[in-house]
Amino acid sequence: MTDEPEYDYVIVGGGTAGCVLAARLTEDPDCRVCVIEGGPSDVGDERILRLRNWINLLGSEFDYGYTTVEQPRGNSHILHSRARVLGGCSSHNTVISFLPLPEDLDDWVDRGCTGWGPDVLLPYRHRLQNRIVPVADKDRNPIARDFVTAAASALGVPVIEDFNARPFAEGAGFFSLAYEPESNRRSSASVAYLHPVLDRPNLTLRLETWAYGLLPDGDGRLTRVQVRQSDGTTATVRAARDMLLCAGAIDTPRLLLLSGVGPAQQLRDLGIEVRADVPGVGENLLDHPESVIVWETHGPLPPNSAMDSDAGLFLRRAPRGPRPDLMFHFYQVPFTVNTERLGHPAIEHGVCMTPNVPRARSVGRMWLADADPTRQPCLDFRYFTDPEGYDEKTIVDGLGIAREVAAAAPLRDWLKREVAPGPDIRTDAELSAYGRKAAHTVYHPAGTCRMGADDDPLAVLDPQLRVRGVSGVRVVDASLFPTMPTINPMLTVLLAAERAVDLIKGTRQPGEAR
Ligand SMILES: Cc1cc2nc3c(=O)[nH]c(=O)nc-3n(C[C@H](O)[C@H](O)[C@H](O)COP(=O)(O)OP(=O)(O)OC[C@H]3O[C@@H](n4cnc5c(N)ncnc54)[C@H](O)[C@@H]3O)c2cc1C
Repeated sequence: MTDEPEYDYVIVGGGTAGCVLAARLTEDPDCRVCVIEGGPSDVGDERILRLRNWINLLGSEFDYGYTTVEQPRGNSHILHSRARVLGGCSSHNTVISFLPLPEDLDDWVDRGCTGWGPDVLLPYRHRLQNRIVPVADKDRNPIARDFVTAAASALGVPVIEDFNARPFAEGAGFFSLAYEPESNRRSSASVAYLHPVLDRPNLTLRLETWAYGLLPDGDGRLTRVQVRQSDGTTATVRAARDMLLCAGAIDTPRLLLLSGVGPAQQLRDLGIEVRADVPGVGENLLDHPESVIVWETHGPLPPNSAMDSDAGLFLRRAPRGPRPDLMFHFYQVPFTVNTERLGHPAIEHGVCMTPNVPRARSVGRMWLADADPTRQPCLDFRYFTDPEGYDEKTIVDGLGIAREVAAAAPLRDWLKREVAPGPDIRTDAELSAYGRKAAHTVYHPAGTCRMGADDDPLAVLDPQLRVRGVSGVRVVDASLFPTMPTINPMLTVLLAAERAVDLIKGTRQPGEAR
């Protein structure tokens, strides 16, 4: 046991949140931190660093590529990409950067997450190290500009210059991205937080190293982690203070379940020794479901872009609530992986719109298929199963609204024909059937170790991010979300990680209740 390497903190997962923790905690030269990361480094790897290459990373060696159980009301063929590289999903995503809406965080407080309201979390935006800028003028493709103009005029909404300005308004516009326009380099969590500090002697990175179980120390704290190293050998690594789980919304609950922390009966059925009966581990699997509508264009499009999905739209449908309830990405490439499978034509030149459900009501769950740590867990997003049919209706509305935008000048002049679903698909029932079968994910799984009040039986974490029922373990990644924010969640993860640093260090923030 004495040859076990020991650090003050062990971070499992050098992803979006993990990079923030590693950089911040090693600011104190006396604090020794080890990051266990399943993937390789991104340093100097243009495949990762060049933002516009993101689409080629889907399904690549840098993608764990999770699948789902059958989705009777949705699409059973979605590949749930999760990054296997330093920086995690911030190293292969589209780095669209939205602050969470204050009302999204009010929802968290309502769920018993004291200290996570907008007054506490949003000020952390000033600490973010990522370079976040609006899509640069040179990257604004003419067809994306015309999408923005058409959406604004067809729907009577404003053109938005900065979606992060307050108050958050509905409207169409170019996104803000975490990138360097000059080089098209992403400003991922790894680039922004880790690259500048890689030479710190108190920071150890163990790359291509996979964590597959947590073990107790002599005091019963779950502060030892079993890992499989790149050469196939196994080892254990110990945290003198806390074990910080940052493996993401699929792999963090997976690791807890493999370690005997989860719903007791489920674990017993798999022959896993129960260390703590925590019924919420793996429950509350959230996502942003989307669908797609595709047009062929009259010819090839001008080539410039930041990452081929640079603009979008947020809309409030009636009854008009305080937050948008429909969101679109506009792609200046045809994203036809799901439509071709359904028999719609492949096209050389085209665009698409992908309406999504910002606060989907269908909630899923994940669980282990068996006790084998190498076996992928089972994911059931339960897409489009909410009893009110709200998610389904949002997609139907979205497809109809997309057609209104496409019919408006100046966008309409670019478009030759709608290829999916095609003009014959018109009724709500037809649009629903198509929209659900062609559905995709916006790649935002979250919520599987949700934070919540003491009396919430499915809350896995307390508001200090400590795992209930065990000691020595905190979770800091998208699995902590009690509810899904309206917007793409990367900045929410980064803000939560910055906040977690203060919780771990015991620092109180302005605005935080005593
Ligand atoms: C294709 C794609 C596009 C996206 N686009 C956007 C966008 O434009 N804007 C936005 O806001 N959000 C976007 N997202 C979502 C956003 O990137 C994620 O929600 C966020 O990055 C998740 O951060 P995380 O820290 O929870 O997990 P991750 O960033 O996934 O980090 C988890 C890390 O843990 C490592 N790991 C996992 N298990 C283990 C283990 N057992 N042992 C060791 N290491 C392990 C992984 O290799 C990974 O590095 C996108 C996601 C994807 C996949």
